[in-house]
Amino acid sequence: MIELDSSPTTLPAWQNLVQLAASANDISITDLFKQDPDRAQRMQVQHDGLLLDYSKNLVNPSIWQQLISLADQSQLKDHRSALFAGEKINVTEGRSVCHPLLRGTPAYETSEAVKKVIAENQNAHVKIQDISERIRNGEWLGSTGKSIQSVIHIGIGGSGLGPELCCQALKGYAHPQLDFYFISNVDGAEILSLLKTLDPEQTLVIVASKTFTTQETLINAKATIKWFKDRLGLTSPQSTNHFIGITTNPDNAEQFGIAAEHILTFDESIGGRYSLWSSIGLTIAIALGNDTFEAILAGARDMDRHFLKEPWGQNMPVIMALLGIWYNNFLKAPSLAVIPYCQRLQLLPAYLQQLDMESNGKSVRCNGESVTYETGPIIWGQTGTNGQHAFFQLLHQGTHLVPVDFIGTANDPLSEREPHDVLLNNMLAQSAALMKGKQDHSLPPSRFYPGNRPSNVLLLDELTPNIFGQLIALYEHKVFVQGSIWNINSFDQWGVELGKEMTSGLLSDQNDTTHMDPSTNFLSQFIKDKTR
Ligand SMILES: O=P(O)(O)OC[C@H]1O[C@H](O)[C@H](O)[C@@H](O)[C@@H]1O
Repeated sequence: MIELDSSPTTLPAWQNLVQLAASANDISITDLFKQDPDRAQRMQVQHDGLLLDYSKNLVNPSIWQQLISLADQSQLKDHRSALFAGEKINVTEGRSVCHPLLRGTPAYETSEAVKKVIAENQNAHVKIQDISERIRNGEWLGSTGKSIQSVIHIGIGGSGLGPELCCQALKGYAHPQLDFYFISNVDGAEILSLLKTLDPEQTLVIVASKTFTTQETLINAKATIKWFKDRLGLTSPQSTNHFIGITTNPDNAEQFGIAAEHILTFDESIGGRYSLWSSIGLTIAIALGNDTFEAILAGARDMDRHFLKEPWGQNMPVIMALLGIWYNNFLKAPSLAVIPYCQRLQLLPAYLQQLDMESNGKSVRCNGESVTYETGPIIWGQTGTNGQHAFFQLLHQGTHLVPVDFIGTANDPLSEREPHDVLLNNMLAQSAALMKGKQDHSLPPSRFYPGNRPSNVLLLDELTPNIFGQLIALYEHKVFVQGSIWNINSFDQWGVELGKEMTSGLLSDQNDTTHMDPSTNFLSQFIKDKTR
């Protein structure tokens, strides 16, 4: 049974960590390596093609021991069991959190509700396989009898980022003849300029929205409906083979006009930012093949098993979560930079922003009481080496302590050895330089590098579908562990609702915004005067 009231600050390990943090300025990572010649060997974990090196952190053995105790003293173990048993741990919405069950990870106990989710998911996968194969082999025909050439995936947040990230990351596995486009923002310039380049006879639109009410997604979908009407003379294009809907709310999709047999569903217990494993993954299966989609799911399942069975000190998501808590709560470093040295992972920082910040950007505990400690960190980053030429100045010499996750691949079959070695050695050099610094007092102060700046290195054997699936599930569980120790609900997102409400209010009151605050009223009037 999960205890909703408890605050982690009352745990003995938390209090010990407060004490240890008071003298943390004395810690030197390079000295820790000198004191313990086995540190590099000891502070690494390997799992199925994935290596986490966490030796270059501002953590000595006493701190590490207390961090492990923090995991022990918290409700993590029970909470993890509750997650995998499909219990209703999303307390504010009264929902289970079933995304791990979508990748075939067996549930601890199979309640009727969990059985329903698993059965619905199995049906969805039969549909995904059937539809993706028909599109890939040219049997799925548009209204004029032509096969599909271009797929537009319309969806935002969790209904867009996951499929787009997968399709980019694993583009080496992509169908050679099909083209994929991802539209999320309600920026007419994007969708309209894309449509000008496409042939409607050979275009399929996938409208992905958990709720099927999202303003951006429905407006973009309407733009494509109009395009089909204008170009092909169809009266209801959305009910033809040119449209597929993916949602937890099939009634809304049907009201929008999508044919019932073209609607794929998933259960409401699957959060948007955790939904790429569900029917939302249809686009992944079309682009990369159903076998590749299954391999991504299998990778995530491997990571689920690792998370379930390894002791905390050998458990990758737990290790990463505890280090994050050390920096965020005790060393007051509020952000984490994620820097993949792989251009195909360029969307990963954005994906992890939603995963982490929407999950753990909370100020109340599960019982509704305000927290008195920091919760979710600010996630940011971009690929290396590009970031080196932008914000690494701040990482090396700025006044903020910014822990970094470096992510690289030992091998890249899409590249050649020379550029790949340059890429990888840049990553290793940056991680080493942040730790070591350069303290040469004969040089001007502007050339002084303080060093002692921490980082993790996650090294993937290769960016295969399996390892990609592991990587995403690794971060999901890391976020879960942190939310669990902070005792917050990582599975709702009420914070995004107010802005949506106010947008609707502004759109409906366009002629009179005087009831708004003076700044908004002024801006609104100013825009009106400018509008041509
Ligand atoms: O999938 P949808 O219902 O269209 O929602 C799309 C996105 O919008 C919301 O504002 C939430 O913040 C996200 O969690 C969600 O992924």
